[in-house]
Amino acid sequence: MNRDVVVHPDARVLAESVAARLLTHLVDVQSHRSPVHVVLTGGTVGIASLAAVAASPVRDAVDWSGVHLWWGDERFLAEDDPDRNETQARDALLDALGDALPAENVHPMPARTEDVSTPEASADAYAQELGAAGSPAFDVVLLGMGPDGHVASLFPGHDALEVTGRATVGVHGSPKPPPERVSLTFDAIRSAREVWVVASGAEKADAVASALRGAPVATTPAAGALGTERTLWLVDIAATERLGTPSAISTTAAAFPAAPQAPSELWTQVDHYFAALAPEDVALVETRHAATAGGLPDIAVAPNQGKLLHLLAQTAGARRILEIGTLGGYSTLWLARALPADGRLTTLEIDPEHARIATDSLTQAGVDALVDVLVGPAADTLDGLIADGTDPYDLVFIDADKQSIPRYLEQTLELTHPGSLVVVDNVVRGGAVLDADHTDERVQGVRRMVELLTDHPRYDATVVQTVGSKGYDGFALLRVRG
Ligand SMILES: O=C(O)[C@H](O)[C@@H](O)[C@H](O)[C@H](O)COP(=O)(O)O
Repeated sequence: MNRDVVVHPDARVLAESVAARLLTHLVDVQSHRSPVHVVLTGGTVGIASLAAVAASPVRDAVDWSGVHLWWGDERFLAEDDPDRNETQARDALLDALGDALPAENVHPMPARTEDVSTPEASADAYAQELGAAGSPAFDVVLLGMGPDGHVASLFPGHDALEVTGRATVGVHGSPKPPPERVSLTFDAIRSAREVWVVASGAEKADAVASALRGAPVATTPAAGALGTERTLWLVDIAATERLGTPSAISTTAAAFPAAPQAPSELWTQVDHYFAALAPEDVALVETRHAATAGGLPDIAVAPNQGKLLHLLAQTAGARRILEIGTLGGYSTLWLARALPADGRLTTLEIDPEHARIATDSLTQAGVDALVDVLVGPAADTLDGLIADGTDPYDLVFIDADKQSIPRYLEQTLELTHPGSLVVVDNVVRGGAVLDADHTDERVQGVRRMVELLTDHPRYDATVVQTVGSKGYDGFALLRVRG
């Protein structure tokens, strides 16, 4: 999916342009379809764009009686709270439209009341309202974007990013006040014909660059904002300063000279081209499917990455392997199959349900006799293995909570021998690792890893950037010095 990027001189012109574009688009769509469904956004530019619609001389070219307005997210506050996106949209546009826009065409996300006392209750009610309206394919979803790359109320590292099979989700712990929110999920956003991401200002430049370069959605949610027919980025020049000078005002993401990456679809196709070198047998496919069916996030390694682990373990002659972060056991299976018949693999998983799913899959795959799945916080389990004087491991694969990487590396030194190999996954994170001020604690965990490994007396390390079906990321490869 290509992303069209239209660059504007500044935030004011951007808001006016969004308004003009939206009005023209609505008129065009209404010439062959009605009703039209538009999803509004909160935020500075989002609301400024609505005010520009209200002030536009062509506002009434739209037949508002055939327009339905929805919201991409809402701050979970009481009715009429001035911070609600609905309140701000009414002030900016809806009140100006008056009776031209029928009240029943306006679909706010339910406010906090005695009956709707949680974001989840509001999300459920909104999902029902969407269902009652026939789950419309939105014609346009407008999305503002935060400096951390969030869109709607889908924030980096939050569980809501990975919610599938439903249109709405309750959000807690939002880094942008208020903490409680309601949001459309990516399932709902991606059902839209057109998704327009609107971003202005230098403070958005990092996120714009990460998103347009195909960063992982987990770290830059805006990268996951895609329409079925069109994805349009409407930005001002300040928001493109990390992308290099655009070659034209209306352009595509690929036209920015500093954009070093091809679209991620290309990477996926190349992975598929080489898939014959790392074929998945039934057990691997079943393991992957069991993890998906169990609702586990799709963050396991790709087949070629699993094969890399397998070859590294074999090349190292590993007889004992330690894995930190089992998830559904996919990488576990690739590693276990590299062991000799009397080899041993210890894998650590904090989530008992994940561990159960993994254990079942590893049993189905016939490697359960080689594998110990230990449930609990990895740092505690590692301390226990150290205290028990566990025999050293020849290879360690670290693929768990990134903020704990430095601690895991210190503990790993107590559980390995000179020459042991250590692999740490997901350390590039779409380039986010460059940002010393990044708000994602996992990015900071990787940065602390680099500080730890720089001139480390007992680790010799390097990092390899990767692109592929899992996006733009990379892994660290370490050897324990003699
Ligand atoms: O509820 C909200 O705050 C918005 O829906 C949110 O997604 C907003 O669009 C971005 O945070 C950008 O906001 P600014 O344009 O003010 O930076």
